[in-house]
Amino acid sequence: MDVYDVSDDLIKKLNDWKLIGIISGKFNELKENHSKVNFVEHALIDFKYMEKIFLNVTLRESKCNKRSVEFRMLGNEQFSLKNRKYFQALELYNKSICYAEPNSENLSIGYANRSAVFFEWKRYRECLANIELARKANYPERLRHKLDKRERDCQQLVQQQPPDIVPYNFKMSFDAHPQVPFIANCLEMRETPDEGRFIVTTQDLVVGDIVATEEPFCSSLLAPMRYIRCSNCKEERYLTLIPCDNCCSVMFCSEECKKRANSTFHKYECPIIDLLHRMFNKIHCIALRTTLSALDLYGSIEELMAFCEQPQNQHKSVFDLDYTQLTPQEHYRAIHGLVTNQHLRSVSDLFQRSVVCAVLKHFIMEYTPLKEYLGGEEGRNFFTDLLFRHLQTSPSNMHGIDLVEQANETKDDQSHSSGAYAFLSLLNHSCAPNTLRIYEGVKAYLFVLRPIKAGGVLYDNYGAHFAVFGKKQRQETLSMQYRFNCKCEACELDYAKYRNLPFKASVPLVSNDTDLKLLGAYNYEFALNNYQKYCDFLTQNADAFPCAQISSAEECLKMALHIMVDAVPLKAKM
Ligand SMILES: C[S@@+](CC[C@H](N)C(=O)[O-])C[C@H]1O[C@@H](n2cnc3c(N)ncnc32)[C@H](O)[C@@H]1O
Repeated sequence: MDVYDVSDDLIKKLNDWKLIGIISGKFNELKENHSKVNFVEHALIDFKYMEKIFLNVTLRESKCNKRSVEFRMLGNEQFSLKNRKYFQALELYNKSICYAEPNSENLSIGYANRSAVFFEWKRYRECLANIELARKANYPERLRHKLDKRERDCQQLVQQQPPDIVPYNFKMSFDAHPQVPFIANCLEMRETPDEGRFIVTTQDLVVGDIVATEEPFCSSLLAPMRYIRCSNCKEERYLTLIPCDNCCSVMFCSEECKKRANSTFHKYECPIIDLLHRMFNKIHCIALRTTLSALDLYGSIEELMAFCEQPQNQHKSVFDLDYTQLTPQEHYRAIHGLVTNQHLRSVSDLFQRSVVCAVLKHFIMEYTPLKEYLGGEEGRNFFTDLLFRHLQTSPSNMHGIDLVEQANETKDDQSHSSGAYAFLSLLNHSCAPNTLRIYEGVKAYLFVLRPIKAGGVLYDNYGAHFAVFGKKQRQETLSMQYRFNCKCEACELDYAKYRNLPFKASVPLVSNDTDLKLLGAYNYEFALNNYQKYCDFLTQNADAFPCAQISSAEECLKMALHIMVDAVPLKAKM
């Protein structure tokens, strides 16, 4: 059961009982968002939905040695000589570590088993770090000889481990903008009634130019990544992750990250973490995280309320911020000002969104310390309004953070987190985009994919790419999720020709970014013609792949962009 099952079921019941007209009429009359959400919450309580959720969905799984042992056994099976699936083993050992009861030997055995994986991977420093974690967690005496031997071997071999790769810092291709230091000085924001705000360039841009490097206001790790990355900083530190002391679904890369998360968002998410993962999707989770991050900016809810009500904080963008003192509060002004598209939403859209908001706020207020923090009704209503606001801004503005710096054997083809980026959220959509976001950690770099003449608009792609989806499907997604009718240059293109072509081999070595793959399809014919050239390049730079070494990957990326882009089917139109 997820939250959409709840809203579908409620609407079906209201239809069956012929109450839908009355209820949606009453709902529509309510002016404030918190009144709409409270109205829906009461209906969900009256019709026993909240009770049903409580009885059927675990809010937070308890630590459990039995399950910890089960996951460890599964991990051992993957680790075995027969399977040698070390990455899978590592994830299961991390799960075992999370489920281990405090001070139980399962925690220390989990760390010790993890050290064995690193030994196999010749990651001796991480192996030693895990041995230390195992010892600190009281590794049982009867098994000690194994660990001692591994430690001795490691100490001998550690000198042979190459130094860690220092991530390459992509540099902007232009001087910094005088107002917004992390974007190129040639970018400007424009606004029209039909397209809202969007970004244009005042200078010609060429393929491979980097025109922005942006850190998110906040980000939220996707549930499938919870045993792989740190929930706080999102770094891929599955190497030395430590568990949350209370839940079995969150890990951190250090005590500092754990402390930071526990004093901010995790304080509220932890008591209902498994409900969040089970009932809600990534859009809902980043909406909640943005709301909780906003809450964290101020000492009291009253201060945040005052901030949100000030006229100078409405509909602001990165171009309105004061960068001489870019505090998180100042940063949030631009996140608070992202488009909600509320005026374009139908009653049924707002009703469904209210169900999501009602379930989310019900459980977070009932079962976590949040209610206490919010104080009386005014604080609770304000929180509801803010959550509802971000449940509207998130689907249109938040970004999936993809894997670029993936090392060997890790999961490919997936985003690991969602992030709130104030500048990137100002880029409008095209079904044939001329820019591409690439991530290093959670930092985003905006690359130019096709030449853009001075005065031209920079376009991102929101997922509805012409090479992958037909026109009807694209237009449905764009109007349902993003609330606009696309009229871009690629709108009429026939996608079928580009679908399911064997282009992938030429691209994902550089990036797992979906757009780049799509771009490969988009320029398929040219890519095929240049495939050999591209493969030769990869072979000559074999050391750099899979691309942990971003410095070499940059060259490769640029090369790939040129190969992919030079012969765009749209070239004639440019
Ligand atoms: C990520 S925001 C882009 C910035 C937005 N235009 C603004 O004013 O803040 C996404 C929203 O912009 C609008 N939008 C994006 N691409 C568009 C396009 N090609 N034509 C018209 N509106 C567009 C839609 O309202 C969409 O929900």
